[in-house]
Amino acid sequence: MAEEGSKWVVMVTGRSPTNIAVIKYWGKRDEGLILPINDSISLTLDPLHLSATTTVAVSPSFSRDRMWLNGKEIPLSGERYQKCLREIRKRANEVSDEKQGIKIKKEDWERLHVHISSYNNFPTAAGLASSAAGFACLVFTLAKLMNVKEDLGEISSIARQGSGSACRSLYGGFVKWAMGNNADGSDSLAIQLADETHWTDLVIIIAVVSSKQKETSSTSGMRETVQTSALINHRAETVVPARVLKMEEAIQNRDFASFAKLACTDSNQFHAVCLDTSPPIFYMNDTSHRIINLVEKWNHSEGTPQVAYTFDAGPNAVLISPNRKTAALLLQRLLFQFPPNQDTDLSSFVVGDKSILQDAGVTSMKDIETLEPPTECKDKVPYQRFTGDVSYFICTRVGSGPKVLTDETLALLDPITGLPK
Ligand SMILES: Nc1ncnc2c1ncn2[C@@H]1O[C@H](COP(=O)(O)OP(=O)(O)OP(=O)(O)O)[C@@H](O)[C@H]1O
Ligand SMILES: C[C@@](O)(CCOP(=O)(O)OP(=O)(O)O)CC(=O)O
Repeated sequence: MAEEGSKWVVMVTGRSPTNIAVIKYWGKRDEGLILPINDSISLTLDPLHLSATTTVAVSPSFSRDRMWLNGKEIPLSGERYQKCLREIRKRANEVSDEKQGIKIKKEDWERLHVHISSYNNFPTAAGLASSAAGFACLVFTLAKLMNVKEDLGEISSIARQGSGSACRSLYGGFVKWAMGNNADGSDSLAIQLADETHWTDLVIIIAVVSSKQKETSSTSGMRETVQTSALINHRAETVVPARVLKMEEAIQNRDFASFAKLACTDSNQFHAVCLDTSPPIFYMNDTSHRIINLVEKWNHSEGTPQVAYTFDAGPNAVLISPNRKTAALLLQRLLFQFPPNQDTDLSSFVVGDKSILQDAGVTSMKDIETLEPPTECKDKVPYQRFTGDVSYFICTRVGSGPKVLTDETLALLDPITGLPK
């Protein structure tokens, strides 16, 4: 290793996507190791729209491990961060940086400290799975910095110990988290079912209903469910195993009708076990329920699913449509029922892949005002519009897994000081 007093800094920047489960993880059999009571399946979302970017740096001049999240220093003392750091350090190997003429020996990693800076390109702790993208990115990027040779499956089982759902963000496309059987958690890891090129027609629209932090975290919510719900065992032991097989088949065959039915039913059952928890946990709100009604009515009137919905531990809706045409029709319906407050501009109300707006024929706020009620509702109860109840929409798609960013200008730490830029 280059001499201690020298000022060298070696760093790596990575970017990891978030994911949305279509068969939910809810409940642990081991809290410490984060081992689930059932398998789960997710779609990885396009990192362009929802991802964490993390730079990790090592230098002999760092006196302790430090981390900054969205520009603010946060403590790394939490058990979840410590576990991820410890597990990656254990697997570290020799690293040579030829440009700087530095060699870090395997044994050096035990005493060298790291600086970590991470940034989410979407709201943190707002029910958009920032912890999934964040821990996946942290573990992936640290593994690159420390030249860890283990495969992505094993890396995913380390990310799992940061946050369960994070293990699924190690792969792009369609991913299963196999619950595993081993007591040490070594077989509880992510498996890619199909990559992001498998089913490219899917369009995902997220209705961000509330950006406030939620009352019950996923961690404590699922603990309370396991302790008090009479339904959770039936879900984990009987319902989910059969559903996982069917969902794998639906994904393999790109069978949207089955995919949508399974995703909606599973989301509803997850919220049902939350309600069956004592005291009951309410993650969805009136706006979430209105979105479910909108989709159910539309699907029913067409006789076949047009759109799938799924809700995590919060009120935000994730809506999945089979193609752009249906996504445009969905966006029209959503904008009709949930128009923005006055003075909102369209470019901040619909973000991500804005091209769906054109397909929906909406290019200005005026176009939203003049949208017609959807045909399936015309002759029924007078149609109400809920202005301002959705904060904004994110249009996105299924995307790729974590990547190293080689463009040095994207690094979040200064290459000389190792401090946030
Ligand atoms: N980029 C990141 N890098 C490392 N850790 C992160 C990152 N982003 C978020 N986290 C961690 O995740 C926590 C937020 O997780 P939390 O489960 O509360 O919210 P969420 O993941 O956004 O929502 P949900 O789990 O309901 O989808 C943060 O307090 C932080 O500890
Ligand atoms: C509803 C969910 O999003 C729950 C996610 O729970 P977390 O992964 O956030 O929980 P911890 O493992 O305790 O960190 C469903 C899912 O993503 O499968």
